[in-house]
Parts: sequence; C-alpha cells; structure tokens
Amino acid sequence: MAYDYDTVIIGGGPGGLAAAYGLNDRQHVAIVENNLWGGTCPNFGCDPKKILYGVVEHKRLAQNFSDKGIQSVPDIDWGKMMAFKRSYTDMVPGGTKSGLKASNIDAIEGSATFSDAHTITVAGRQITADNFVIATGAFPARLDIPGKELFETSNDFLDQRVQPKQIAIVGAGYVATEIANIAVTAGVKVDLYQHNDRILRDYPEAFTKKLVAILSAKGVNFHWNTNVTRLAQADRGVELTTNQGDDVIYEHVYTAVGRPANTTDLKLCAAGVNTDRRGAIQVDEHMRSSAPNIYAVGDVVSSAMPKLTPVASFTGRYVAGAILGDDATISLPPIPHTVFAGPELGKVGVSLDDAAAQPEHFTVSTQQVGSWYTYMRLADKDAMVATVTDKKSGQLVGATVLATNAEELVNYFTEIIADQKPASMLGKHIMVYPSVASDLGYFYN
Ligand SMILES: Cc1cc2nc3c(=O)[nH]c(=O)nc-3n(C[C@H](O)[C@H](O)[C@H](O)COP(=O)(O)OP(=O)(O)OC[C@H]3O[C@@H](n4cnc5c(N)ncnc54)[C@H](O)[C@@H]3O)c2cc1C
Ligand SMILES: NC(=O)c1ccc[n+]([C@@H]2O[C@H](COP(=O)([O-])OP(=O)(O)OC[C@H]3O[C@@H](n4cnc5c(N)ncnc54)[C@H](O)[C@@H]3O)[C@@H](O)[C@H]2O)c1
Repeated sequence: MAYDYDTVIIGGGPGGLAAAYGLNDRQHVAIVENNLWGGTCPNFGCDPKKILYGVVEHKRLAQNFSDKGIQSVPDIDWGKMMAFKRSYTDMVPGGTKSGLKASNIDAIEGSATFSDAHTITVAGRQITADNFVIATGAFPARLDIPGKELFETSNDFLDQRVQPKQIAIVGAGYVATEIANIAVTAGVKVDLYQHNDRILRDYPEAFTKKLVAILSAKGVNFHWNTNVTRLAQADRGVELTTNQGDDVIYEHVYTAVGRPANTTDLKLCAAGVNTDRRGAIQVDEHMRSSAPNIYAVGDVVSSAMPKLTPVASFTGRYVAGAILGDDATISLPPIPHTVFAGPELGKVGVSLDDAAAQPEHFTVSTQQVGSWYTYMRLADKDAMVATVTDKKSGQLVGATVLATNAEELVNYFTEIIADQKPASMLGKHIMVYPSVASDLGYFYN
C-alpha cells in the first residue's frame, strides 16, 4: 500500500527533530507540531533558562567578590533580562521551521491523533505513513488539589514579563531549584514548598545539603515536609494553604512536581501503542512500541533514561538508524546531568550512594576543593568534588561536582568515563593552565 509518507514524526522538539534529520536524506518525511517548533528545550526549557541563569550568575559572582575588589553588587533589571531571553527564543520557532523546509521535511501544524497504526489526523486532514515516531515530550504536572488551575508552570516563569515581589514554588527537583535560584538572585522573595525534607533526590545528600545552605543564604525560604492542600483566587494574587496551617497570598504559585509523558490526546489505543500507568510509552530495546511500525523517543518514553535534551536527540538519531535498517539494540553512553543552581551541581556515572554500598568494588574520594587555586580565585569556598573509581580496573566510573562551572568538569569526567580510561590517565595531557581541565590530574595524584 502506498502511504503519504515513509515516516511521520509527531512532536517538533529535540527528539523529533533528530529523528527527522536522520531520515530526510533517504525518506519522504513529515513532522507534526502543535505548539512552538523546536519544542521545550529552546522555547521553554534549557536554553531560555540558561540565558536567565547567565544574567543572575553575574550578580552571584559579583557578590562573591564584594570584599575582593568589586565595589558594588549589580541589581538585576528583570524586564531587560527577559527581553534578552526573548531576543533568542523569538527566533527559535521560525528558524526551526525554515530549517525543516530547506531540508525537504514537511512541517505540518496541529495536534496529531491516531485512528490506526498507519493513520493520524491533524487539523481535520488524514495523513498516512509506513512508520511513526512519537516525540511528544512531557508536560508539567499539577497537584490534584482544589484550585489546581491556578498553578502556573515553568513556561510561565520563563516568560514572566514583570518582576514579581513574592512567589511560591511547589516541588524541589530540577525545575524548582533552578527557577528558585533565578528568582531569588534577581530579588524576588521565594517560598519553596516540599512534601519531604530534601531537594534533588537523585543527588547525594552531602551535596544537596550544601546547595540548600547556599540557596537559603540567598533568601530561599524552604518549607519542608509540607503539603500544599489548596489554592484559591485572592484579590492580590493566589492564596496558598498547606497542611501545616500556612495561608499565604502570592503573586504567582508555580508547580514543579515532575513532568509526565504527553500522550493523553494521541489516542494511542487506536494504534495499539501500550503505555505505563503514567501514560509514558513502553518501548523495547529498539525504541519500538507495542505497534511494530511506531517508535517513541525522548521524554515521552517509559524508561529509566534521564529526561534530558541530549538523551532525546540521541534516541531520535538512534530511531532514524533503526528505521533505515540498523538492527543494533540501543546502548546509551554515560549521561551527564547538571542542575544550574548558582553554583552548578552535576554528576555522571556510578552514584556515590551505589558506590558506598559496594565498597568491595568501588573507591570513593571526596575532596573539598574550595581552597584549590581554581576555586579560590572564583571565591567559591563551598566547591566539592567526589570521584568513584572501579577497584579492579582502576577506571574512573563516576563523579559528582558542586562548583562554579561544574558542568565543564562533569563533561571532562564524562569523556574519561566513556573512553574507559584508567583514572591514572587523568591529567596526563598538557592542558591550558590555569583552567578547570588543568585540575584533572590533581584528583588522582
Ligand atoms: C524548565 C526546564 C528546563 C530544562 N533544562 C534542561 C537542561 O538544562 N538540560 C537538559 O538536557 N534538559 C533540560 N530540560 C529537559 C528538556 O527540555 C527535555 O528533556 C527535552 O526538551 C525533551 O525533548 P523531546 O523532544 O522529547 O520533547 P519536547 O522538547 O517537549 O518536544 C515535544 C514536542 O511535541 C509537541 N507535541 C505534543 N503533543 C503533540 C501532538 N499531539 N501533536 C503534535 N505535536 C505535539 C510539543 O508541543 C513539543 O513541541 C528542561 C526542561 C524544562 C521544563
Ligand atoms: N538542568 C537540567 O538538566 C534540567 C532542568 C529542568 C528540568 N529537567 C528535566 O525535567 C524533569 C522534570 O523536572 P521537575 O523538576 O519537574 O521534576 P523532578 O522529578 O526533578 O522533581 C519533582 C519534584 O516534585 C516533588 N514531588 C513529586 N510528587 C509530589 C507531590 N505529590 N507533592 C509535592 N511534591 C511532589 C519531588 O519530591 C521533587 O522534588 C527532570 O527530571 C529533568 O529530567 C532537567
């Protein structure tokens, strides 16, 4: 049977785009998007977040140097900071769409729903394809409480035109920590409500406790072991009630309690695509769903794979190869993570908790590096680095870093771990001195 396309991709974010650009040389390809071309990362995620982060980091660094030659700490002009962000984000959807056009990929606008495994409907038009790739990402969850429609999301925060005086954030994961840091550094009063007593549960507690102390010193007011039970519209904002008896009015209350897969409107059952109980698409080791011609990539997938842009792109490229006939199963390289929280907290490979639980296999070395030259000159007294080495092979297998520019050090560690180099190779090359890379040798010698 002749289909309209060889492959149609649903979702124009990093995962979908990587799949489309992996196929367009060899196949007739279309991609469907129901919001902004480019998806979450460049429009509502990583990129705008890091633009705002770059601005507020100047204030944090100036504060660190306030008794070291910097005479006045700058104020942040929120409106100009947001305009700077928009000077980037405003270009993203148009630029993405023209790139698709130039590459002969049909860019179709509207929401896709399946009517069978080879047919979708978009804006009333039926489109058929031999293969589909679902790359619809994730959406911000809201607690199921009275007034939940009053929650705003990280999308709203990243496009907040006027500087608020006082906001509440619910949750203490990646999104909450990063927007709390941007807001508080810019001069907003921030209350953060967390249902248990820690932030960033996937990071070691010794590191997250330090980060909590740093964020508290900046002014973030943590409400631990507190459940938000109700939101209500008030004259001057939103009234937030908790099980601890708090009753406070905020200009904005942001939800940051996780991002479930975005599948509710796809009518997946019509195509025979199975999901887990949270709606994420189940795939095999070829990223293929329960319908053999339908694949899934990126944040929409049900798996332990981290929900990050480079992972979405990696899985998109992998699926393009699988559709073109490569039958190798997917194998992910070590995946680095970083929370941009002023300073950064990053990690890669074997976690400190897993290493500590297997002392016969791993050596953990934790170093307070605030007095090292690199961090001393950045006035980063809290800097801390832990490495995990495999006892038998001597290879570096994991690292966790809390420091200014941690993401750069984590990237170096990622290369060394991915290349399966012995830890003793760290620092064997000549690096620019002084730099983050020129410290590598010190972690082992
Ligand atoms: C505030 C924030 C900060 C982040 N920061 C980082 C970071 O620093 N580093 C990092 O690696 N990751 C970060 N992430 C995560 C990153 O943005 C995601 O992992 C990445 O965007 C996932 O890509 P994706 O292609 O799977 O999904 P998405 O980028 O979400 O793209 C999915 C697309 O599908 C579209 N869509 C959905 N349903 C349909 C439908 N039925 N029909 C047509 N189109 C549809 C959506 O509109 C969307 O454009 C951040 C996320 C957030 C929210
Ligand atoms: N720098 C980055 O790489 C970056 C930045 C932002 C987002 N992301 C990605 O987006 C994903 C989603 O981020 P997120 O912060 O929304 O999720 P998250 O999983 O990181 O954090 C969710 C938070 O909500 C809390 N929570 C969960 N259920 C709750 C409930 N019922 N009541 C109250 N609190 C509850 C959790 O304890 C946790 O603190 C991340 O896992 C990450 O993959 C990455």
